[in-house]
Amino acid sequence: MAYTQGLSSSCLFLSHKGAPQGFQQSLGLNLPFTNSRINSSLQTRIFVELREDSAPMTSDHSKKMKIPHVLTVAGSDSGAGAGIQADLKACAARGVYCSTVITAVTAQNTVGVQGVSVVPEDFVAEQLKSVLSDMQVDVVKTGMLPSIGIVNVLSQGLREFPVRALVVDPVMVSTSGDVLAGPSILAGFREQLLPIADIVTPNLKEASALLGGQQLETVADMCSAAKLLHDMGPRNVLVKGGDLPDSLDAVDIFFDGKDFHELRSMRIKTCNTHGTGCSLASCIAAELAKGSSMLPAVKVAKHYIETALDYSKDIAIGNGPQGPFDHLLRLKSYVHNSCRQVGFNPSDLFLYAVTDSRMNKKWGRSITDAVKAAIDGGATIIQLREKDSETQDFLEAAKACFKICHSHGVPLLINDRIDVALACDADGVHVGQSDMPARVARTLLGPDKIIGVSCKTPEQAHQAWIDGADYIGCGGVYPTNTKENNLTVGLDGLKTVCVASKLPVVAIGGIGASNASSVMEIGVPNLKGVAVVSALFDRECILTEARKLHAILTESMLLQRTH
Ligand SMILES: Cc1ncc(COP(=O)(O)OP(=O)(O)O)c(N)n1
Ligand SMILES: Cc1ncsc1CCOP(=O)(O)O
Ligand SMILES: [Mg+2]
Repeated sequence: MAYTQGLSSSCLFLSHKGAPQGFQQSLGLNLPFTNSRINSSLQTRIFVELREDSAPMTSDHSKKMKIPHVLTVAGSDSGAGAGIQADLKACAARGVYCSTVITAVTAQNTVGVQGVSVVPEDFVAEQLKSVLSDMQVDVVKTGMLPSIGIVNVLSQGLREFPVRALVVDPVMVSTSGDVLAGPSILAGFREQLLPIADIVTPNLKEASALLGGQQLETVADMCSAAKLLHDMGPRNVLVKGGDLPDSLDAVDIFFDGKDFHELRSMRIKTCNTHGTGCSLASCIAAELAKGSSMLPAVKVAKHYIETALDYSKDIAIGNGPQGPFDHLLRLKSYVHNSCRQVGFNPSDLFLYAVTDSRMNKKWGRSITDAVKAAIDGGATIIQLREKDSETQDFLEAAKACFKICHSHGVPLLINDRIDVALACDADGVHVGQSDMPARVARTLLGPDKIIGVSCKTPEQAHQAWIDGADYIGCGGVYPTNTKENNLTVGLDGLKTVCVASKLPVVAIGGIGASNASSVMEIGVPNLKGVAVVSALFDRECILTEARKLHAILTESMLLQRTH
């Protein structure tokens, strides 16, 4: 393998023929400037190419790896919490290249917007042409469009240089309440951009403005707004309910013209929310650029924002009421001094589906069909527990399931087998008390993978936390036929472990539609969901059972929150 280097303007770019895109990104973002031949002057771009042969550098694109590319057309935020700067960071965090067309420069901080200088529309047109005529842009994402002239220029540019998808974030008001785009732009959105958008992502105020001032106060209002906005032409609508009064969750409504999806995530108690709208839309654009379909892209984006907000809730930047959050959390392995891992979202434990090869054989279905049905029914995480499979078959099945899970934004864990998890790049593993110890699994898997540990006692739960696990599975709560000689701990045992555990808990063992609500209603905040095997996979229709369980769990969670 040989290196070639080239010098031009101000960033480090690395490529490796055939290297996966995440690898390329991590090289680009992590490489320290240690090479003495590399002058660190900011005027100098270092262009490094790792090549498998020693042929001279070539501009033949067929030989190079295409990386997913988002172009953001938006305003600059000097405080770097929102706008172009947020878009760049969100795309980088999602492993996607991001180019920029700047429509306005704002003087802005955590207190508010002190000034706006709009970029002349012919110069916006020039930037658009520079990028779209040369670079292979997959997805365009729009943010602040401060004049109708700029909207015209953009829609003209998109006609001339079509892209695979258009994400429209109809930015009108900043987090601080300052107006960034006046009412004249509304007509531009309605007549020019919404009809060609693949998705539009208004918050409540923006949705209301686009609909002529209609009041939006409930989830039902959000659904009817999504429908009315969809009638204006976009293929999909995401109405963001972050400002919904009296809502304990962050509820968004996604409408694809056929089905409504109520997307809930934990409302993070934080003042560091500046730039969440821009970042969410950029993340959707990034996932689309990677080839995802729309609903999974939206789910992944929502999860990313939730995780980033949670990670950043205590950071202090600026003195104003709305601080920025840290987009690049994934580059940091551990939070503060604890071993809590940042890529894991405890709410993924909500409906935890654990497969069983014997049950799939009994019902004559493939593991992939079983996993797909569970996800379609609302499973939020999948564990492959294939006790009878040969290693090679297990690995093949795991690779196929990984594709399904990832296209739906659902994490995939492997039971017991760290080697299989590593080989298929699963999101993590679940280990028991007599399996590979969690601290060894952590060393083998690194900080970014999810590790769950089975625990029946507070002492085991404490050890799991020390070992760097992300969650614990506690059970059997009820007697089960799925696991032989398994001690039943009952609801009391579950509660004792939950209370003692510093980690989120999922309950397992004999749980199904008849008793899931009794489990969730033990009323301990770190009990995040139930893990089920036979109640899903030893049934005629996995999809129906998953939907039923999901509805039961949702209801008992809502009930708990109102108490
Ligand atoms: C979520 C979850 N909790 C507990 C278990 C049981 O794991 P373990 O004790 O290792 O037993 P086996 O599943 O390996 O038989 C689990 N798999 N998942
Ligand atoms: C793997 C495991 N660990 C504790 S109980 C159990 C089996 C759960 O299966 P089911 O949901 O069919 O009771
Ligand atoms: Mg095990």
